[in-house]
Amino acid sequence: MRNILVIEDSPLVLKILEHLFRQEPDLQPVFCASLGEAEVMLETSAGLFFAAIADLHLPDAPNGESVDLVMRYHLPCIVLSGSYNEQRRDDLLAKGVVDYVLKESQHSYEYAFRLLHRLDSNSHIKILVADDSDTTRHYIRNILTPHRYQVLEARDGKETLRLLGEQPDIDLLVLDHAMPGVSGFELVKLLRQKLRRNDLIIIGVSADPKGSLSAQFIKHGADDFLRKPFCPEELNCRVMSTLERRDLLRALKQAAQFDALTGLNNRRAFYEQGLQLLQQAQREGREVSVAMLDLDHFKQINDGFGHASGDSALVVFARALSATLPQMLLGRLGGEEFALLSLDEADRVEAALDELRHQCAALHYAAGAPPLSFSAGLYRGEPDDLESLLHEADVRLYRAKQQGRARTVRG
Ligand SMILES: Nc1nc2c(ncn2[C@@H]2O[C@H](COP(=O)(O)OP(=O)(O)OP(=O)(O)O)[C@@H](O)[C@H]2O)c(=O)[nH]1
Repeated sequence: MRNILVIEDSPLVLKILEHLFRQEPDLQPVFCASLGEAEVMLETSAGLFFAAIADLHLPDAPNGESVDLVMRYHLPCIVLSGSYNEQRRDDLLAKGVVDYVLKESQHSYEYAFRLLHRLDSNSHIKILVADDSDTTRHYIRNILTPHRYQVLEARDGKETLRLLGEQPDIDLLVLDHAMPGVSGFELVKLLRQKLRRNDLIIIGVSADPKGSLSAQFIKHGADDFLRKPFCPEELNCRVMSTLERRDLLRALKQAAQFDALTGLNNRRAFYEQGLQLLQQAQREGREVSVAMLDLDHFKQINDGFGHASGDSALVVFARALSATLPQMLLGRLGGEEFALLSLDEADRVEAALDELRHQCAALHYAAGAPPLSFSAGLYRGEPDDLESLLHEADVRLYRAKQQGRARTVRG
């Protein structure tokens, strides 16, 4: 939960903000209607706040004193204003406010909330600014810092490559075109040979007036392009939107690969990775072990303790499965059915399944519910066809159920 200080006196704006905050369970607003109130609040509790939204004109602070107050406490500050003034905007940005939002429409307020959300995640984001000009690097650093990014600097292509090699967790590169040695443009081509868009976002920058340069940058793998001179908001908007796009892609990838309830590989991902493992086994001339696992009498858990308890049983079981067999390929194939594939010998897999069975008996998933147990069918064979291997394991799982459950049948 993040506490947000809101210094605002207009009843209409407060109503809109209250409405938006209600949709944000992770953000807790604390409203102050005057500079005086905000002063007392910050004096006593500044450390509790994550950021502030401050109105520029208040009855007891008509000239942006609320912003100065927030800045004195080093809180990220988003300014709300009813009117636009170019000089005022420049002054505010020079002071290091996060951004300047006009009280124009629902969209402006939503933008302020996007900023708040990004502030929360930005402290984990590393941005490398590669530019041979000290002035430009400092200009960009000053724009990015109020947004809480971790900013690194490189003076040329060589240093850029070195830093990217040393710190593979750098998320975004702001890359000038005209640098000594390797040009920015050449660097993009080089970097994209090993780093995909998901691994590193690249925003090209150049003072070159030729329109074709931006197109070239983007065609060779940059995600966006900025022409110098650019204003602070332009850089911030582009950084923010490329990061949002990357996060969205990552979330889509995550949703496509992992089972939402247990976090294990879903059926599709299990098959994809399973095929790769089979190819490896074929290359190495080895057999593979495959097992199908199924929780026993799971319907009774759902019927007796509710679907939520059933879900909780699936989650704790999946967690124990991952912890006990960390090196094996695991997946939830559907319902209460799980599968594993491994190059390990069948004895080793069977021993791990016994250990898992032992642990299951102690897992807690619902008050008063019986201990979890599972049956398993284990098969070891030639790595020819995943479907047939899973079928063999399934036949043995069926036998385990027939023989009284809570056991592994192999052969
Ligand atoms: N809570 C919950 N239940 C699920 C989920 N997916 C499938 N189920 C339920 O899992 C139950 C499986 O029941 P059955 O196939 O009869 O198997 P069982 O009761 O475990 O009996 P045996 O396998 O013979 O030991 C069904 O009631 C499904 O509705 C899920 O994601 N969450």
